[in-house]
Amino acid sequence: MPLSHSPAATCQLLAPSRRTRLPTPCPRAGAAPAAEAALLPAPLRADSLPRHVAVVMDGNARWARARGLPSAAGHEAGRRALEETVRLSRAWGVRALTAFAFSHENWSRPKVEVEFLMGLFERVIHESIAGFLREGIRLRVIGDSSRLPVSLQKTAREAEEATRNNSQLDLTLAISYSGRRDIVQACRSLAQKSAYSELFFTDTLWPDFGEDDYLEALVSFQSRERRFGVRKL
Ligand SMILES: CC(C)=CCC/C(C)=C/CC/C(C)=C/COP(=O)(O)OP(=O)(O)O
Repeated sequence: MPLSHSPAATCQLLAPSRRTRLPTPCPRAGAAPAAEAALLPAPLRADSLPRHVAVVMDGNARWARARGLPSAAGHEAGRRALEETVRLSRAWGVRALTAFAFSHENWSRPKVEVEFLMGLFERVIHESIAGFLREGIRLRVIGDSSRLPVSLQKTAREAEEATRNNSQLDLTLAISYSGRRDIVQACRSLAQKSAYSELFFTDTLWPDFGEDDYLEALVSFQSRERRFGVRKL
């Protein structure tokens, strides 16, 4: 990941790793459906869930190294952590999840690792389509697609097309994304929509990111006094 020297794991777009980005609170839009709200673990509240959560999946290599495993094993474990985060997002009523998977800078990794990751992305997307259809998950793949292998581009397009009418969860995978460009885009978007983000930092390596970590991030989000940049008198 762009800032993989950092010791931590999740989220964000505007800042270095170790961050969980919890953007755009939107109580009504983000509220879990009534039937699912009952499944929310305490102390999570359905009335002020973030509408959109973004995660930077940092820490795969460190996770693998700590176990004497190749980095590929860390990426496979990262895949499982992502699948669990998708499942929890849907179950808890988070409407949009963006996962930053592969940055522009990651292209300079060893060829064998880049090829492994491209193959993994293609395999995961292909294998997930049936589940996405079953669970009502809409997939989008963003980033500089022109640099991706043609077969991955094709698989991504097919998955996007197949899931385009799903509405339970918007899942966005950022592959070949540019941190710098994202910052500019986010600033423009913030200026236009008065949107607001909260960041959450965790030391958990992405493959270990599970329900407790996600819950901690969301509860932290809900416990913050949100002023949207305005000072209260
Ligand atoms: C379809 C899909 C998105 C699959 C999920 C697989 C997955 C989690 C990919 C992320 C790849 C990646 C470059 C992670 C950063 O960890 P790192 O290697 O930089 O680890 P480090 O921070 O310890 O150096």
